[in-house]
Amino acid sequence: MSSIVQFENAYNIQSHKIQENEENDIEVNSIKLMLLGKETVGKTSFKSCLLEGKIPDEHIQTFIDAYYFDLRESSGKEIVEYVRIQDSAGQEEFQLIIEQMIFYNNGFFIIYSIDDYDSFQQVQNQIWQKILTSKQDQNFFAVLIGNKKDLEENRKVSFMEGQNLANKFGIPFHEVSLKNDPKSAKVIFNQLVLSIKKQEYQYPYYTQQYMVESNQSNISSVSQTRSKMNSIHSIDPKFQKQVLQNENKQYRNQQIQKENNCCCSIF
Ligand SMILES: Nc1nc2c(ncn2[C@@H]2O[C@H](COP(=O)(O)OP(=O)(O)OP(=O)(O)O)[C@@H](O)[C@H]2O)c(=O)[nH]1
Repeated sequence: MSSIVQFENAYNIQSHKIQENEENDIEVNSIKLMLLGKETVGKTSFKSCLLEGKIPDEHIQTFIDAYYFDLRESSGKEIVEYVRIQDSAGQEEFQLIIEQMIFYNNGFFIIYSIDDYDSFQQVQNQIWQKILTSKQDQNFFAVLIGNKKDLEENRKVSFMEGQNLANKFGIPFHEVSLKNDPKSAKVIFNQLVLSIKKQEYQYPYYTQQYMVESNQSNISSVSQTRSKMNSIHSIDPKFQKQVLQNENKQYRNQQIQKENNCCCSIF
């Protein structure tokens, strides 16, 4: 509980309307976070709680959405960081695109719903594997969230199952009800952003090693060791920016292509 209080007021979150001339800069320099989880677990709700202070009135299926906003010190005056949160579709047909998008994000809110065992199994058997495959030796941060704890009478995933899984992954765990306690989104968000900042996060020049026990069909144990940090100081800042810009351009093109393909097959 004490850690929750500690994180709650770390940053003010302000929605920020992006001007065309600053879009590129923000895209390049922002902390990039992504919401992952099966459909209807509460990914969009998490984003809405952060930016609007409550879950949406109705469920609208997400395809891919990105939200930009700035973070200010708790006084609310000074902007300390820009953040992009990418919402993603939980539906099976979009999983290939999501795998590609994971590569371009550094922080992940991995969400399941406590009344939906399948959503928990997807985290174990698919989502975590996708992150590891996609990020490979790149640094990333993640938190596991068991949502909808107000639906206690329909609970299918116990608190301990959630906690044990997070322990295996080596990431923090929270059980929440975004519906009853929308502020919990801000607490979790602040925790993730702070851990990114505390690691002096400089995407993509950190590396991380994963040791995955391969004697089971799915990941049963993952330990993470932050290692071999390439010295950011030895890299020319102009070069860093150019690399990031190119990556972002590539990603955007891929996204547009995929979106077009998807539109064709859906409509
Ligand atoms: N009871 C309860 N319902 C919730 C909670 N959080 C979200 N919901 C509801 O769950 C439904 C799905 O929420 P969304 O946030 O749209 O889920 P999503 O994961 O973004 O769904 P997709 O976009 O389809 O992948 C909505 O009807 C929400 O109102 C919660 O804490 N408790």
